[in-house]
Amino acid sequence: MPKGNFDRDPLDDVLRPPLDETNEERSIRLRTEEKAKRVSDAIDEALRQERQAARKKDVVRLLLLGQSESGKSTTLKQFQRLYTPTAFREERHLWRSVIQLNLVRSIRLIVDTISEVHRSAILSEDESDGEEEFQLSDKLLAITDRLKPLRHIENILVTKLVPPNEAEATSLGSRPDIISSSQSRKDQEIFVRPGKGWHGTLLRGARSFRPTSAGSTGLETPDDAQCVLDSCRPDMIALWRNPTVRAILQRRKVRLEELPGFYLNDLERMTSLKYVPSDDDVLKARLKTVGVCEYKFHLEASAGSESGTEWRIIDVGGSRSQRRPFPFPTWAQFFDAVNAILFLAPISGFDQALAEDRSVNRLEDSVLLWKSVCSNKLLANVELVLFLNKCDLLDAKLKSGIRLAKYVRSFGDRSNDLDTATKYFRGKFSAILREHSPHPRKFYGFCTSVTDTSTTAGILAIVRDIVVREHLRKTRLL
Ligand SMILES: Nc1nc2c(ncn2[C@@H]2O[C@H](COP(=O)(O)OP(=O)(O)OP(=O)(O)O)[C@@H](O)[C@H]2O)c(=O)[nH]1
Ligand SMILES: [Mg+2]
Repeated sequence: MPKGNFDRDPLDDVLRPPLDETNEERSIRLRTEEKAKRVSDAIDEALRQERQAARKKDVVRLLLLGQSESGKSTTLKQFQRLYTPTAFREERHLWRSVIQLNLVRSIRLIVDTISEVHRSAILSEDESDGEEEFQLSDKLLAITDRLKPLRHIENILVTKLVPPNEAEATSLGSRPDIISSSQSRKDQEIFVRPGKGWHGTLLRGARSFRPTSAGSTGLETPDDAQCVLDSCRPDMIALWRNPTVRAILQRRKVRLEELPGFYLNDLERMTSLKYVPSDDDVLKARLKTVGVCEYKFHLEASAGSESGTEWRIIDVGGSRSQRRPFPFPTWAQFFDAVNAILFLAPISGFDQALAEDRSVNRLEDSVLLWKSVCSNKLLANVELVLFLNKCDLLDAKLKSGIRLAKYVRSFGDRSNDLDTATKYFRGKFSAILREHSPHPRKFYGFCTSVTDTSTTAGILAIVRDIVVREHLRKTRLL
């Protein structure tokens, strides 16, 4: 093998000054090199400034805040549906496994409840402590028996969707007290975790929001879960329509329609082998967020005239464990980079406790969180937009006879209707902003149902204008 001189760098040979260089030649060479360096440094600096200016000028940042289940991720989906419709449509099928699991869990909740009633009826055959008055027909018991294999599908879906060894998982839905089995992996609420941690995600920059945990499914049409749902269709429909089932749920104050991920009124369509989620189905799907998602997009040309500006919407997990230490010091480091905060307060939760802490009322938690956002000095120059969300559920609750004044005593003897209630809440939330904001700030408050596509489109257009206006004001000040 020929030996070569591998110690010598061939570039050295080229760049090394000639050995016979005169003094005059040397000074000319040094001047030329210095000039070249100055030009190169100037180009580098210009590029740096350009990059910085681009960051400041053409990037609009909107941060979504609010307690868990307040509707942050749903609002993000609405932005996607409206402003990047092609991408939203392409991702619809990815949600099918999440929707299947939401659906199967609603059925399990009913089956577990019926089984519990049946068990307690057998245990206290001679006593009549109220619940035994429900006559569970053989037909109904046979239906619940036939639906028990759905548990298997639930386990398969959970395994598919929930990463193993995850600590951050809450109980199923808002009524963990009904779940008879002890807390286990199958009772976990499914969630999306973007990247390894929110710092990393945010600092690394853009990350397209996808239901990553649902990402590998859906394309295979139909999948196993859908085949089982198809075969269980008659029993699921019979179960949900059964008057005894409805009476038991009512007696136990289980209002399934108000729980996230409720699809039982659409069983016929959703159990079809050819089922593909509609826009509305995707908006209703419940997938808890853990960590921080930054969704980066340019408005598609078809979606509006401001295409070109880059938008970043930051969606955070809202459960208490995500806000610790209370309320949100760990989020503070990116507060100054945002143009506006969209705060969601689900006002239908006035009679509900937090899923993660049954001792805390949801409305009270929202009010405290809003107060800390309003008074936070780091956010003093950030526009705050408030969504009094889940107005559809609030309306249904008030119409069903639940009295707001029983839970919010200061509501007094006002009329128990949606209009009066939302006016009252608007007044309360705007007073908190007035009282606690470090400088006077305009109050932007909207009554919303962010799952509703028709009403939300107009409101998001107004929010877009507020955010853009604030962005222009900031860039003029720079
Ligand atoms: N009926 C109704 N349901 C809503 C509304 N807003 C959100 N939801 C549903 O409530 C559930 C929770 O909404 P998400 O958007 O996942 O809540 P989130 O604030 O992102 O919650 P975390 O990720 O846990 O912080 C979903 O199933 C939504 O479809 C609303 O205005 N009305
Ligand atoms: Mg979320």
